[in-house]
Amino acid sequence: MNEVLRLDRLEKGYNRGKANEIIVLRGASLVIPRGQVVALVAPSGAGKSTLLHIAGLLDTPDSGRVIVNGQDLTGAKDAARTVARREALGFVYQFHHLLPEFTALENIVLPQLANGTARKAAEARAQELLARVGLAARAGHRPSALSGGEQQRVAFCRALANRPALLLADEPTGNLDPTTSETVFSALMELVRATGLSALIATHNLELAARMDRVLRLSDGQLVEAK
Ligand SMILES: Nc1ncnc2c1ncn2[C@@H]1O[C@H](COP(=O)(O)OP(=O)(O)OP(=O)(O)O)[C@@H](O)[C@H]1O
Repeated sequence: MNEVLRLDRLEKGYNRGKANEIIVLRGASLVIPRGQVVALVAPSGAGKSTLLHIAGLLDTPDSGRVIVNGQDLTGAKDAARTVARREALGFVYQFHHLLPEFTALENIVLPQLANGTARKAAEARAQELLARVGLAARAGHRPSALSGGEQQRVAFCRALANRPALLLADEPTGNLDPTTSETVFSALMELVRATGLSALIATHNLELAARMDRVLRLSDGQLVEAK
């Protein structure tokens, strides 16, 4: 399977049929081949989060199709969506959402245990990922003992722990100052390249967007190539 994500003519609105109806997606389509890193840029309110939630199987479109890693999940039941989400997708948000009472290592181990990986193998994988983002020495620290940039790098490791086919990221460096943002973005790109992962990364930062393989702009509810 050479495609990790296909979104086909997505339509999505809120408050349908009411006076305050808003139509966000109007035939948005995209195909992401394996290994490609795609930037999603759009003005605030244009529908980036809506699109990412649909691609991430957290929301459903009013019409159109969602195919993740070759599996058409458009009309799939919650259980099937949950399995596909756990096995095929990794998520990174603007805020790290690490579990505060667990160490960096444990935060990366837990999703692997939930996916059936043995503890020893999960710990080895977590250590390897932490080393890749320069945090080997911080494995035993809780999130509160890490800087914002370090927390976000741990969140990347967690997102990649189960070897997803596709990483979905919503403003992954949006909370960080420009210098930290640059370091953290570089760490993310290195991780993504080293693992051959595909990614769809929403960002307001056009400089970062230009460093990805492809830039898509969300405009009038449709996705258009910007680079
Ligand atoms: N549950 C909802 N009910 C009603 N309107 C919604 C809902 N969710 C989003 N919207 C509206 O849909 C539009 C798109 O929202 P969305 O969050 O996808 O935008 P965005 O591009 O991610 O914005 P930002 O960059 O500011 O996060 C906005 O006008 C928003 O107010």
